[in-house]
Amino acid sequence: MSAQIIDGKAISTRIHTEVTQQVAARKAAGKSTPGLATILVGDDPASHTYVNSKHRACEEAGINSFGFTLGADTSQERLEGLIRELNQDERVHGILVQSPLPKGLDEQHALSMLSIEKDVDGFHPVNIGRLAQKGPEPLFVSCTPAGVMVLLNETLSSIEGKHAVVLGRSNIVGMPVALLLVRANATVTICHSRTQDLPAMARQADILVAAIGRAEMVRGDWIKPGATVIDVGINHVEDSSRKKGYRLVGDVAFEEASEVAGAITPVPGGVGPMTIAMLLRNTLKAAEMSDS
Ligand SMILES: Nc1nc(=O)c2c([nH]1)NC[C@@H]1CN(c3ccc(C(=O)N[C@@H](CCC(=O)O)C(=O)O)cc3)C=[N+]21
Repeated sequence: MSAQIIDGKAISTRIHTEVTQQVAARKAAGKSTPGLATILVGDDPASHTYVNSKHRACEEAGINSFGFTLGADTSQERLEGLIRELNQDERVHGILVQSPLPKGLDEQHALSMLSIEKDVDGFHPVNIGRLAQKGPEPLFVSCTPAGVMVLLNETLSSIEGKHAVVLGRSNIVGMPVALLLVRANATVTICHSRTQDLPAMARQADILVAAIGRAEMVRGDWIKPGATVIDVGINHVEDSSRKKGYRLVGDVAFEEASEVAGAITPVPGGVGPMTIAMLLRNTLKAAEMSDS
């Protein structure tokens, strides 16, 4: 094993600490306590776990959090009514609609109802559109993509001119990561399920971002020697030797890949913890924007 392991846990802990200090300083200066509202619809156990982690992280950072849990049968009107109330609520600086919503609800339409000043997940179409265009900057960048960029900036002295290959084109990861890499002056290739010869494309990458959602699909021989590999995948695979009956693996076959890569993120302990750290940072930013 030769690759440098990119320690997302350690980097995220540093960001938690920074946010915690800045929140304390705000409060000491008599400014408002940052507040995050989460909206969780339905009973997907993984979503409940993620939302609970976000509330815990807020609490540790001194950020208020307000959880709204709605039944799986919630109507679009009810969901959007709640969003409108939270848009008006002065205690709430950031609003997060946990994805995915149950079938039957129009996620894009719900997200378009968010006040863009409270869109700490960066999923409002205006914030995404600004990411894709020159002109006004997005107010918020989605947490997982922003976390990927922090990891790359911590690992590489420069992104400019590098060839980045993004595997996956989802709204929440692949597309925004590709746009951020373009903004950082990388040369970007976006690959997806219809790409011909995925391994050959991946092998051209100086920076390889895997966000496909298929356990250990990226093999060691897909990786250019010395490349920086960011694994966004979180896949549960059965493992009877574990207490929980499963273990988490990424989209990259870690052992093989770490023989070839220059640097690589582990799963867990890579991108995952960065997501929550960036959410705290965005919530603090939302509160700061509401000061003026
Ligand atoms: N509106 C919205 N915003 C999100 O930010 C959002 C979402 N919907 N839907 C689901 C995904 C998933 N997500 C994760 C957050 C933290 C970890 C995390 O901390 N993972 C740790 C530990 C994982 C574990 O041990 O279970 C790790 O990878 O090391 C992972 C995944 C946020 N998401």
